[in-house]
Amino acid sequence: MSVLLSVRELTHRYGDSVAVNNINLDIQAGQCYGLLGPNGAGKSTTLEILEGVLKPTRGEVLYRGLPIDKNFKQEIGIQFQSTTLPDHLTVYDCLKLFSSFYQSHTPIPHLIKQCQLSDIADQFHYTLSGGQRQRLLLALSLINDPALLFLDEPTTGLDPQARLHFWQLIREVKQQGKTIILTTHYMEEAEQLCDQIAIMDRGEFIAEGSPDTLLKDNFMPQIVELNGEYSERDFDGLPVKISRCAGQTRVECHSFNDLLPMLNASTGSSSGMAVRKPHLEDLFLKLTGSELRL
Ligand SMILES: Nc1ncnc2c1ncn2[C@@H]1O[C@H](COP(=O)(O)OP(=O)(O)OP(=O)(O)O)[C@@H](O)[C@H]1O
Repeated sequence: MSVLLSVRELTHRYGDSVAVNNINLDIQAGQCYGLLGPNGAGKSTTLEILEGVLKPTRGEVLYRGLPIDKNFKQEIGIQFQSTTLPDHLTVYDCLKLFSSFYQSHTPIPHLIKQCQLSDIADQFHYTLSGGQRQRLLLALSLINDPALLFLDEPTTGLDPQARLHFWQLIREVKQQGKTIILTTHYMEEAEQLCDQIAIMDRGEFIAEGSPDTLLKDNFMPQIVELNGEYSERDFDGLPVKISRCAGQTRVECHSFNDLLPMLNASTGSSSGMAVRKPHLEDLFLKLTGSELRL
């Protein structure tokens, strides 16, 4: 794999406030790279700089090893959170209009098939459901057959079926060899789609790596959630990590089976218990805290 996009010592200020603070990153060709972080972490600012839409206060963005220039726009596709489309255009008209912006473009029938727009091709865009609209916006971002695709919170507001369906479309885009940079607030989305993620907080990267590696580095293999408050003493001698919140105890351990004798002795039953693997959501909360950001 080769590095497609890199960022060196990137900083962005709005007045006196630092939104992005000296970040570095390398995105490999063909990767899906996820930018995660709480509200106000600096994701959108970073994304806009990577897209070439916003000029950074300091630092540089390199595409295929060179500073981005005016040709960069021909190489990328952007699915914005919302795009203002002219009134009274059908889905097909929108695709036709966007195709006219580029010297060469993906054939429209191909995009209609790929993004599953056949049944709504003649429908006015403003009549589309949330899921249909996201599929149209994805098709529009693919119109110039970009090597690099930016997806800014693409499934926000979609119902679970539409989200799962959209994920499948993204997987198919990835299989075509395209590189994807994604921002999302859905940890499951990042876990499902991303090869590499960066968690941002207060303008800085606080973790970066593959979801699997980050989870292995930060958690023991199993998490047991128990109703009730247990203390370290209850687990005396066992290699566990304990945290308590709202009347529940969360026990990280190598294997749930190791805890069984102790649990049976202390409660006489294993009711009110859940055993699961650690998820990115656990990591996100561990690194960024669980207090509400105001
Ligand atoms: N145009 C702007 N002018 C001034 N401050 C801004 C501007 N845009 C963003 N900020 C500030 O910069 C910081 C980072 O904002 P940014 O939108 O990049 O975060 P984010 O991680 O994308 O947040 P969210 O998840 O809520 O979209 C925040 O403190 C925000 O208030």
